[in-house]
Amino acid sequence: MAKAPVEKNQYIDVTFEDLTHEGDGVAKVDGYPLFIPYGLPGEKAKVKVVKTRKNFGFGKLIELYEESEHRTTPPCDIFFQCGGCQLQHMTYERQLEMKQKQVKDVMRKIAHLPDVPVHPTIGMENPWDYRNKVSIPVGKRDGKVITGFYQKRSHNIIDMDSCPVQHPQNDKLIQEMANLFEELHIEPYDENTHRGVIRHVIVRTGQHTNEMMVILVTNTKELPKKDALIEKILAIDPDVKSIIHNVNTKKTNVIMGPESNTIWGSDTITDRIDDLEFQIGAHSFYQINPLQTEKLYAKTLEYAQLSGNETVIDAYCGIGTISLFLAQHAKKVYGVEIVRQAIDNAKDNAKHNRLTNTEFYVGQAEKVMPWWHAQGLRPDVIVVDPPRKGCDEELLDAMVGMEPDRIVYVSCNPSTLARDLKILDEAGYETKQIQPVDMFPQSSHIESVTEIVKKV
Ligand SMILES: C[S@@+](CC[C@H](N)C(=O)[O-])C[C@H]1O[C@@H](n2cnc3c(N)ncnc32)[C@H](O)[C@@H]1O
Repeated sequence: MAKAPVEKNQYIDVTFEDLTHEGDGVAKVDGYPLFIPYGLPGEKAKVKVVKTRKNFGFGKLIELYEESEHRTTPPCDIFFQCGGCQLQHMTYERQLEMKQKQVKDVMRKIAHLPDVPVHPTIGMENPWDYRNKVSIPVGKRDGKVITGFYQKRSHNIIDMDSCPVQHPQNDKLIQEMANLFEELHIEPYDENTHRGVIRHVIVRTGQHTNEMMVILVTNTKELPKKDALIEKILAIDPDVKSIIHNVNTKKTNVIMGPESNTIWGSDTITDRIDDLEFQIGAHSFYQINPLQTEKLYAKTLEYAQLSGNETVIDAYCGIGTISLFLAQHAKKVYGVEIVRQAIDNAKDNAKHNRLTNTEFYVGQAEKVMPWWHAQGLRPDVIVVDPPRKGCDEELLDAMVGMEPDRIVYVSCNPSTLARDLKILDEAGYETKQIQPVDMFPQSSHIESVTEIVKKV
């Protein structure tokens, strides 16, 4: 396209055709896509162009002429300012349909596998109050300490009283924290000046145990008013079992620094998924929607088709949650994960659940898998659950080289999943079916499990 057919600050009438993976409405002007937050497919609206690039632009919704039947009133007062959720203005049934459609779209456009069955998204009965973890920045406005999520595409904190997708215990504790810092004169961190003390508060609650971990991330080595803080946090909720001080003195968007000290209680909290109990450390990944995790793991197990005699690899295993689910039905499970604390947790979790057929390794999965391959390890089944960037090519090569009968791919990013499925298809592995599971209601994130088998 030679030149954008619209100009900055221009007002135009559009019809929304689709949604981006970030949940923004997509409208086209002479084939030129404009991305506009809060527009829903089928709606007609007046929009203002706010930015143009060569092949696409951004706009702002000014007036809705025709509303979609799938539009609903967001229950959260600050939904249109806060960047935490993206889809509260869409009915939940429609959110589930859109997520299924987005997986189908990337299977066609990126994987070039248009015929793969993509099942309807497995949703939640109550798509609220589900998040077991919240990471919230602390700031100051008009001399007052505030806590809240960042505004979309900015680092402006939106002062928040309550968050309807949070576990109520997290929500209550977060609400009290701003008052606490105010009362104890603990200065919030200012990222412009790199001054101040408290950067983030992270709270994690075990869905089945109610045990809570509170992590205070500071820009300073010392945590001021430590004893008073501990006393007051414990008074807010007696379910707090662990208080951690994390030091992050870098100018960075990464929330936690590498150094954590337990300043009260235990290094971990415990939660349960089905019959298994897990200890979770401050630096370890743990799925944020425990009720849906049970459905996600049940599908993973179904697609793994274990009879009890198999050797299995669980790559990107975190604290060993999937590994232990698989270990109950397999001969042996090998897990690999990059975060040392997560592997320490995984080993403890295997012992705690009396599962003796697991081995866990710290390392980059893309380095450990080729090494296992070279050592002659030949798994029957490989499960991968990578971060958003998907699997490295080295890992995909090693996986194919090991010739497992089946691969189960758990993904939190349909685009990288589709890219990897194309590579696997060309290397002799057929994608059988994909099951999206809604782990993040009201947000645009999409999780899915894919069954892949060796072609005969
Ligand atoms: C989506 S989580 C999945 C964890 C686990 N399967 C679960 O369900 O809880 C991805 C995990 O991959 C780990 N990770 C990220 N990059 C890695 C790498 N290059 N090698 C191994 N693990 C990695 C992260 O620390 C995280 O624990």
